[in-house]
Order: sequence, then structure tokens, then C-alpha cells
Amino acid sequence: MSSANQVLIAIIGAGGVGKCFLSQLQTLASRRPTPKLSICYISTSKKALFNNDYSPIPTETAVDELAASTKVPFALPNIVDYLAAAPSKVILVDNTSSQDVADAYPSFLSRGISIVTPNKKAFSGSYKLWQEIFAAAADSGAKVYHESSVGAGLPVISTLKDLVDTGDEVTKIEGVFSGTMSFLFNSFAPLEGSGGQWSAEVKKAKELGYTEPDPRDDLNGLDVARKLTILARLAGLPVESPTSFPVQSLIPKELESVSSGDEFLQRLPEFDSQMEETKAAAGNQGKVVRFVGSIDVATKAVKVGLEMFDRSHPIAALKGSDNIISFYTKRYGSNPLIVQGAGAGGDVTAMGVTSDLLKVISQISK
Ligand SMILES: NC(=O)C1=CN([C@@H]2O[C@H](COP(=O)(O)OP(=O)(O)OC[C@H]3O[C@@H](n4cnc5c(N)ncnc54)[C@H](OP(=O)(O)O)[C@@H]3O)[C@@H](O)[C@H]2O)C=CC1
Ligand SMILES: N[C@@H](CC=O)C(=O)O
Ligand code: NA
Repeated sequence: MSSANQVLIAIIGAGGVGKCFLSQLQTLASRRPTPKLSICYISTSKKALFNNDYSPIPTETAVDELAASTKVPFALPNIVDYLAAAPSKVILVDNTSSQDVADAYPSFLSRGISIVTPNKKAFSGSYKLWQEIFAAAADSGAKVYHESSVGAGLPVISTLKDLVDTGDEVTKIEGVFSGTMSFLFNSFAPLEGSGGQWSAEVKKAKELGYTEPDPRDDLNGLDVARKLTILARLAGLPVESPTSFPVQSLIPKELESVSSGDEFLQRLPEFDSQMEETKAAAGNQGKVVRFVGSIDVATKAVKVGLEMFDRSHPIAALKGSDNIISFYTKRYGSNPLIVQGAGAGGDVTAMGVTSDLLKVISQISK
């Protein structure tokens, strides 16, 4: 097959989002004969599948073959070399939450390998890494898309980019940015009824695939802080890192030093009374408590934490894992542009990754 008619896809990470992505890729490939989309590399942290001659790994059996594989993953610099030597254009799909993989983006991009990813780490790490990523992409012409790094498949990043690129002035972004936190508060402190037990809801959120691989990364507020860092940077604020502004953690002090996520989940029920007190304090004022974030562009103030809301407020009425993100801009005036819907879950996150993949394909296979 001529290299122009083929795009090779390398996938790192085949967990909740990765498996849903593979299923969507199968549908996509069956509906879109050209260019032919072929997987040339797929790995988890322990196993890998690849052929030295880049011949395709069948999408429909990739998960099972990967589980049975005896090959180990290449080191990251070797993945870069392997993909850079491929006979066709390559798109790397990073479905991990790995900082190491994120740190390697400039190397991939500078060798012409495009990237699509739901991983927040590259875009919310140091500002230097952010600059290196976009400089490498600009130099080589490789593309980098990360819609699902904020609001899963919801059009949050594309909306913000469109506002900025068309000359609107974003003044404030605020809302609920975590599917896990939304699910937790909507079920633990619902508008109607008494709600579930905090620790049991945390376990449920993990089982539903909403949490980060380690749910403490959601409960400590860092996941939301990462998303706000990404949005603030896109809105023009050079935020240094997700720890450079106030972030409220919901990890009980006594559990801050436990070593594993499993031990944390096991001991969390001991501290349910702390969250019950927070819920009661809001209830006593006729309000509900929710976990929110905001970026005030003019004052450069970014913050993440608990706030109380009137029961009639749209944030109080969210359902399931819904996010709600309001963009206040000069053009939209006092009625913000609002994006709302499921903000976590394998399928809705993979949708953002797959649609990013389509955008990259349309740009690199002209
Ligand atoms: N779940 C969701 O709702 C959303 C998730 N995201 C983001 O999507 C990404 C994936 O999330 P999710 O699928 O839920 O996570 P999972 O834990 O289910 O899957 C992660 C996958 O990445 C693999 N992995 C981790 N580190 C490495 C590494 N260094 N090299 C190769 N493979 C690695 C894991 O392999 P192994 O099992 O061997 O460790 C696993 O296959 C994360 O960045 C998350 O923040 C974004 C929006 C929503
Ligand atoms: N853990 C995250 C997943 C999506 O980014 C969340 O709950 O929002
Ligand atoms: Na999104």
C-alpha cells in the first residue's frame, strides 16, 4: 500500500479509555476506507504488541492479543525512533496518565509524529513543557490535540480555542470540571433525599471509570487544578503549574500519608463524618455543597474548592457525572456560553480522542 493511503496509529495505554477508543477506532476504520488506519504499536505499562516491519495489528483483536503478548514495551526514546522510521505518517494516541509519556511529547512531535490524548499531564505540567510541545509541533508540522483533557468529550477546548482565535476576549471561566466530583456530590448531597455514604460513592465512581487511575488525584483537587491550568493557558494566562494557585483537597489529613490507593479506599469510611459535617453546614443554610473551579482572567486569579449553592442554581441541579463550564466573554456579555454534559467515563472520553484523531487525519493526509 502506498504510504499516502495509510496512517499508522501507535497506542500507549489500553485501560478504560483505551479500550473504548479501540472500539471506536474499529467503527471508524470500517466506515472510512481511506486513508487506511493501521495500528503499528500498542502497549500497557507491562506488555506491548508490534511488528518490526510495521505490519498492522488487527484492531478487533488488539486487546486480547496484547493481554497474551510476551513482548515488553520499548523505552520511550525507542518508541520515538521506531515511529519516526515508519513508512507512513504516524499518530500517537496516549491513553495513559503518565507524566513520563507526557514529558516525551516534544521528542515525538519534533520527529513529525502527531499526538492525540486525554492525558492532562503534558499540558498542565511545567509551563516550559507546554512551550516546548507547541514549539516542536510548529517546527515539524506535527499536530497535537487534547480535547478530552478537559470535560472528557465535551467541546471545551475547541470552544475556548474558537473564542480566542476569532478575537473574543475571555474574561472568566467557571463551573464544575470533574466528572468524579460531580457524581460524588450529586449522589452524596442530592437536591432530593438524604444521599449516599461518601466513601461508598467514591468506590462507585472508581468502578464506573470516572476517577483517575488513583482516585486520590481527584479528591485532592489536583485533577480540577490541572484542567484549570490548561484552560487558563489557552485563555492567555501563563499559569506556572497546577500547584501555583489555591486548591482545596478533600483527602482527610489522617490519610494524606497512606501509601496506596487501595489502602486509602479501605480506610476512607473512617472519615465519612467529616464530609457529613460539610453537607450539614450547607443544608443548615438551605444550600448544597459542590466542588467547583474558576479562572478570572483580568485578576489572574485561579481557584479550586468547595462552595455552597442555592438549591435553584444550575450547578446544584447537575446529574450523574455532568460537568458545566461557563465561558464569560466580551462578545457573549453577561449571558455566558455554557457547555454541559457527561464529564467522565470511558466512552465519552474516547469520543473526544477519536474525534481529535479524525481532525489530525484530515490535516496530515492531504
Ligand atoms: N476515565 C475518564 O473518565 C477520563 C480519563 N481521562 C484521562 O484518560 C487517561 C486514561 O484514563 P483511564 O483509561 O481511565 O485510566 P486506566 O487506569 O483505566 O488506564 C491507563 C492505561 O495506561 C497504561 N499505562 C499507564 N502508564 C503507562 C506507561 N508509562 N506506559 C504504557 N502504558 C501505561 C495502563 O497500563 P497498566 O494497566 O499496565 O498500568 C493502562 O492500560 C488518563 O490520563 C485520564 O486522566 C480524561 C478524561 C476522562
Ligand atoms: N477523573 C476525571 C476524569 C476526566 O478528566 C474526572 O472525574 O473528571
Ligand atoms: Na473536552
